[in-house]
Amino acid sequence: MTTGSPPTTAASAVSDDPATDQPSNQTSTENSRVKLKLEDLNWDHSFVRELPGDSLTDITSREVLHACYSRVSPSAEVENPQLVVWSESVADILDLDPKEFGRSDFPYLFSGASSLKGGLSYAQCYGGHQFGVWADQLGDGRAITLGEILNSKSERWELQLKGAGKTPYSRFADGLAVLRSSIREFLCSEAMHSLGIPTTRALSLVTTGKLVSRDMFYDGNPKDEPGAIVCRVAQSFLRFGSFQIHAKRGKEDLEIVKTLADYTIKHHFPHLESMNKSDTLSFSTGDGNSDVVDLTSNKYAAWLVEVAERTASLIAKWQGVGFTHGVLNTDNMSVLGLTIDYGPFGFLDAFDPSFTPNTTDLPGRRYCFAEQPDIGSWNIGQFGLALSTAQLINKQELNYALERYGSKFMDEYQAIMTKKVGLPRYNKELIGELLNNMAVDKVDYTNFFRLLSNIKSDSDVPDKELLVPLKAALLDIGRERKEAWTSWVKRYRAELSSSGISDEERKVSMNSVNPRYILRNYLCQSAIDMAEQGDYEEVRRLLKVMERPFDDQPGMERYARLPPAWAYRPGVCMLSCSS
Ligand SMILES: Nc1ncnc2c1ncn2[C@@H]1O[C@H](COP(=O)(O)OP(=O)(O)OP(=O)(O)O)[C@@H](O)[C@H]1O
Repeated sequence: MTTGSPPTTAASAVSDDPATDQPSNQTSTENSRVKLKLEDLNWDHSFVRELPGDSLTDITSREVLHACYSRVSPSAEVENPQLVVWSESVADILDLDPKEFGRSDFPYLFSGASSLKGGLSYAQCYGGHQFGVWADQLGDGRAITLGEILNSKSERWELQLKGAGKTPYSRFADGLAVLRSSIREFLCSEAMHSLGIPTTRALSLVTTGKLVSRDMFYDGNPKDEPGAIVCRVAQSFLRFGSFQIHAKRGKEDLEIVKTLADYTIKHHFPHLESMNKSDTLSFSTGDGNSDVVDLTSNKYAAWLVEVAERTASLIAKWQGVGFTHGVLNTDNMSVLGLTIDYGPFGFLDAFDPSFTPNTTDLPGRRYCFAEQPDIGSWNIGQFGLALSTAQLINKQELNYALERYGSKFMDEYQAIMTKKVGLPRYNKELIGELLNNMAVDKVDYTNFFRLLSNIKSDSDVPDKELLVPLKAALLDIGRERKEAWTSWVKRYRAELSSSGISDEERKVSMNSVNPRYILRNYLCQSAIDMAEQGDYEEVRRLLKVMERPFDDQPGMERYARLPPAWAYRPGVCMLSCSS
């Protein structure tokens, strides 16, 4: 199939289906190895097969003890479901033929109204610390895993429907999701992937054809919104809380922590089962002494260190693009180091370290942009405590993992910021002053760094013209601030001159890390407003733009614009978790 040509075969039978007119937006599937029909996917249900499950089958909300999952089937009510948007690049990793998106039964299969042949569905049991407080059992209250697929590269991919109905973990809620939050989750997971940031992916988004009641502002005025279901895809949806819940329950369940850790290492960290002796490491204990941790003697400690480093690396990447997750509870921390759960997330527009997109986080700003690195460490600490409660690691190993988290974060963050400014080495003062200036003048985080690559170092420029290349990002600065910026640009140009990198070379390199397009909340909101009227074109166009965030895309300049005034009304750039 030619990239972007509409899915055919069954699509011809459903010519009104949006799947037939999606623009050419996806990564080429031309060279993929295998193209399977849905019926031919290679299922393998290791989670259900190898881990203890719930002995009960009813879906009433309850405490599920001594189990990692409950078998449950999707049950969301569906009436004439429609395919809103889909990702051919996700189909590609599953070896799924993109023509399958055009099948008339696709929306039924991916809303859970019909069953996929070979699937074995379940909801996962997990707990979590929410806003720093242990919340006990949470679990998949509205996400239902359909099973795992082994692709032709022997990669394991889990398919999960979010918003597919109640499970024993639904507590007081309805098990459903609305179109608004589903569009945000679909677009942001694919946008993050294209930015090179580890994330859960999204295969498809379908409307259920049913309304769902939501009190978005918790003001006692619930509104009916269209229901929708995203099919999320990840190698695993295991979270820190998946381990914590069993450690917290103690005694009988401690063995489950070990079983689950063994399962995770076997399937997702197999290299840790065969380490060699050179993995013995020494580290400073912070009190002037040093200690030695032999990671080869304890695979669980080595695993914790890897989870810590993946998490550190993930959060460094978030800081690099200005992504603020918004709800970094331990149930939203992936053991694979993926971004998971796109709720009230937000990308920075104006640079503001205290920015939080989450209205429920406003008093303390626990999860604001600048706190994310420390919260990641706190969360690793909680995850490590669960492993230590199960006696899989000792205190020293946990401290070591935390130290590794810190050093990995600093290394990656400094490397990212160094690339963003196009210098060969990290310059703390220069970058610190820049961020300070940006915060004072509320400069747009994305557009500023993109413009910065226009600064030339190989020509003489009079002082009064130094800010010209940055003009579009510094329009609002007052006269008194011009001096601070001019002085910074002078120092920056001096650093560039001594770097030995040509202006052209630096521009290419900087543009490969400083995106032109990010998924600003107002862009999402425009697409949502249209989709709620039944027009899915903007969602699809936004996906297409966000799939090439580093490319200048002629004709798409409007997607790089700053938020318009209406974007500052409540509910657009500040969101609660009511999704
Ligand atoms: N409408 C709902 N019905 C049932 N459970 C829900 C609903 N919304 C959230 N939950 C559950 O509340 C808990 C915390 O909510 P959170 O907002 O983190 O979840 P989510 O967005 O549904 O989930 P995920 O982390 O799977 O993306 C989770 O256990 C989640 O399953």
